[in-house]
Amino acid sequence: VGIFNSIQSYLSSFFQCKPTSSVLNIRTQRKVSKVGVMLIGWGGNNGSTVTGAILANKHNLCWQSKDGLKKPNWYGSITQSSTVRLGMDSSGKDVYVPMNSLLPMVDPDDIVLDGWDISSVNLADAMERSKVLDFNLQIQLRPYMEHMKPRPSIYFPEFIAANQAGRADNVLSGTKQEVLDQVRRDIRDFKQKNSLDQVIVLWTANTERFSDIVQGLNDTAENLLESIQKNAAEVSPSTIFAVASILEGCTYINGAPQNTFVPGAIDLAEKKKVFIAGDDFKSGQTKVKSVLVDFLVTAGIKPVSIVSYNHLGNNDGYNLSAPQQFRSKEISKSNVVDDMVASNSILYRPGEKPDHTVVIKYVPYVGDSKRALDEYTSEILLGGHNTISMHNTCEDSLLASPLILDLIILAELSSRIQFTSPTVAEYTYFHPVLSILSYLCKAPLVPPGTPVVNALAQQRSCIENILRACLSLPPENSMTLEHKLPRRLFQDKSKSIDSHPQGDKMVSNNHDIIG
Ligand SMILES: NC(=O)c1ccc[n+]([C@@H]2O[C@H](COP(=O)([O-])OP(=O)(O)OC[C@H]3O[C@@H](n4cnc5c(N)ncnc54)[C@H](O)[C@@H]3O)[C@@H](O)[C@H]2O)c1
Ligand SMILES: O=P([O-])([O-])O[C@@H]1[C@@H](O)[C@H](O)[C@@H](O)[C@H](O)[C@@H]1O
Repeated sequence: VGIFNSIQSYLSSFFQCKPTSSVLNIRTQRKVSKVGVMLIGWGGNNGSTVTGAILANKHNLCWQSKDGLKKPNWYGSITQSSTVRLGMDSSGKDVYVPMNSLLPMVDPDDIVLDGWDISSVNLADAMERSKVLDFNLQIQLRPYMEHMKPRPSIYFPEFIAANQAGRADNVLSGTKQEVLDQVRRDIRDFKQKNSLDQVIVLWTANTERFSDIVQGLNDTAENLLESIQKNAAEVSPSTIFAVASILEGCTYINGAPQNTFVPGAIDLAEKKKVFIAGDDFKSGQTKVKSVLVDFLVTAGIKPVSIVSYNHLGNNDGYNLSAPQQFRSKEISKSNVVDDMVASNSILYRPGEKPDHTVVIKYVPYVGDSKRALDEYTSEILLGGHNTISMHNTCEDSLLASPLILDLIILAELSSRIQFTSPTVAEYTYFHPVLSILSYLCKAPLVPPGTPVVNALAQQRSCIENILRACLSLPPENSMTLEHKLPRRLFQDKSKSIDSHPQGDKMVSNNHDIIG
């Protein structure tokens, strides 16, 4: 107790405040919602691939490849293909369970899909156009997908690359208010026809340029709604979709890097108590960056130069070959190291950052198979340097599609979790800005005034520990003191240690010792 008090007084002096603790009661509605998902950009590489993945798993479609028979899976999804340490069994052996076994979650097979695209191509032809999935799988998917037609969408040419104009044969006409109202009707139509409990709207359409943030235009909910009524030019398609979703009470997730969530959109989500989340799926090169920089900095090694180059040949890469759209992506791919760098004032002076360059090139021939080359140069002991180079090739859409599934599943789960405390009697949901989804995003959107966390391990730990808290399990802290201290320290009071011949034994996996 003496040590604890001295630590507390140190912390109080250091932080100029007294450490506090809060007691939260958490309840989770067990009944899983019947979820419909409306993808904006449904006919794109990601949209058609995640649709194919859901159908292949739902119908257990297997296919012959040059490597033999392939079976559907959800590799890359943390809810479907990762495990969580639950605790230790009586022999001291760690027990791991599938993440989706911790709490009731949406079954991917039950997800109902719909969406919009400025391209009228049906989903089977869109899948073929994307050139992502094995053709033998495409053949089996075609009957399920050829009847899926994207709804006409909102298209303002100035927000995406001019080279996308050739796709735009499926667009809504009218003022910004009129297309907003049409999108709201689409959402209600989809929800009603499928008897859905909730609809989640997710942007997997092309990257837009950033919108200017202008006082009086999009700085508050009221001004944003008025700007749409006035048909103001600086309101983007993605922001109109976000406003429509929020007004319909639907969670809206942004899988691209543009600043869809202008302050007015965040204000509206807070006022309507509707979840929003984003930005920009964290799928490959940036995901690795948020691991490697965390490892280096927490190891006391100082990254001083980070160069991230990639080339790809899909339509996303084509859109990103335009300067303004590239700039949106450059921002989300660059800011991911800021929190980790700022966390270590021993290595970095205030404001000091590594040199950081992001390059994206469009090379049609490679299609969706993105080639990423990274170089990390760090300062190490006594003037030494360490340079880590890596090459990473993958179908970009096969990395992004499982993330889309996890965003949907975790957003739906979050809508069933509520909190009270001794001082707040009514059950309360998460803040409308759903930062628990940060693990899946390059540029995590967080409640105003709260810190951005990009380090992947921390982001994953956040999800795991919140799920554990819903089960009244303590957070994982990796101390594993039970493996480091004599077992007698862990015996419950009713069993006097003297009666145990191995009282001083360590807890171990050795089955003749009960941990
Ligand atoms: N690994 C990844 O694939 C990855 C990772 C992070 C972010 N992203 C982002 O996800 C988005 C989609 O990636 P993709 O590879 O599927 O791109 P894509 O170009 O294949 O698909 C985008 C689709 O959006 C459609 N579209 C464009 N503007 C639209 C609008 N206003 N309304 C409706 N549809 C519209 C296009 O017609 C196209 O079908 C991009 O913004 C990309 O930057 C992708
Ligand atoms: O792999 P990652 O950095 O997480 O994300 C990808 C980028 O590397 C790529 O340049 C871009 O075209 C994709 O849309 C995606 O953003």
